[in-house]
Amino acid sequence: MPLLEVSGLVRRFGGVTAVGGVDLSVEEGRLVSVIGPNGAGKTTLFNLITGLDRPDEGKVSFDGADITGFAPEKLAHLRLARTFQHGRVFANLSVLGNVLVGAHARLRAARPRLPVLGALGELALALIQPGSVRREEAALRAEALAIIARFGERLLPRQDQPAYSLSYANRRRVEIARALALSPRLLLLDEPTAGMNQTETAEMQALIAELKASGLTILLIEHKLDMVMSLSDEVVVMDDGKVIARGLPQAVRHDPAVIEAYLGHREVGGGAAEKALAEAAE
Ligand SMILES: Nc1ncnc2c1ncn2[C@@H]1O[C@H](COP(=O)(O)OP(=O)(O)OP(=O)(O)O)[C@@H](O)[C@H]1O
Repeated sequence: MPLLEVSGLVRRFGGVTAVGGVDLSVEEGRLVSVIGPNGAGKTTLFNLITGLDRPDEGKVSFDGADITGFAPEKLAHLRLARTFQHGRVFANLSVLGNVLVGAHARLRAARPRLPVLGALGELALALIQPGSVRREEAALRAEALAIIARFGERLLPRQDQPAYSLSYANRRRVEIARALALSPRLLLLDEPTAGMNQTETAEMQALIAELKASGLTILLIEHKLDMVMSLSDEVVVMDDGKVIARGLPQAVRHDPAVIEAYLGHREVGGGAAEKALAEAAE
C-alpha cells in the first residue's frame, strides 16, 4: 500500500483548471519528483494534498486513510510536513525557536491534552515547570539542536539569531529544519533550492539525498532537473493541470511529450531531448 495516494484530484479556479484529474502515489521510503513548466499545477497539487486548499473532486489518502480536505494542523499530527515555494518561517523567532515550534507540534500530537487537567491545568504545569516538563523541554531542545546541526556551519552558529536577520537561503534551511522536527513520515518540499546559487543547491541536494538514505519518504517539486534526475526514484511530469508522463528519471528525460511541454518542440531525438531539458532547467 502506498504511503500517499492521490486519485482523480481536480481543482478549478474560475475558468482555469489548475489540477485536472491527477493520480499519484508515493511508496514508503521513495522520493518522487513533480516537475513541469510554470503554471502546470504543481503547487496547487501540493496545496490540495496538505490541506491548504480543497479539491473540487478526487481523494487524497495517507497510510490508507482518507485525508481529503484535512486541515494542515491535523495533517501535522499525522506527521505529514511541507515547506513552501518562497519559504515560510516565524520571522521574529530565533532559528532554534522555529525548529522548536516543529518539535512541539509533534509532541502535542503524540500526547493529546489530558482531559483531567484541561487547558488551565496545562498552563499551570508549564508555568510551574515540574521536573518532568523541564526534562521534556531539555530533550526537545537537544533534538532541535541536532536537527540544526545537520545544516552545519550554515545554521549552527546562528541558532539564536532571529529568522528575519538570516539570508534567504538560510531562511529556507530553517523551514526545512522545522519540518524535520515534526519527525515526518512524508515530507513535501516545494522548490527547496529556488533562489539558491550552485554551491547552496549542491548542499541542499546532498541533504535531501541524506534524508532519503535515512528512509524518509519525500515528494519534491523542483525545477533544477539535474538534481531531480539524480535524486528521484520516479518523476511525474505535469503540464496544464495534467500528468503527461511518469516513470524512471532517464525515461522521462527522453520523453518527447516532456520536451514539448517545456519548449514546445514537437520533433526531438534522444540527444535533443536531453539538451532541451537541460536548457529548460536554466
Ligand atoms: N488561488 C488561485 N486563483 C486563481 N488561479 C490560480 C490560483 N492558484 C493557482 N492558480 C492558477 O492555476 C494554475 C496552476 O498554478 P500553480 O501555481 O499550481 O502552478 P505551478 O506548476 O506550481 O507553477 P510554478 O512552477 O510557477 O510555481 C496557474 O494557471 C495559476 O495561475
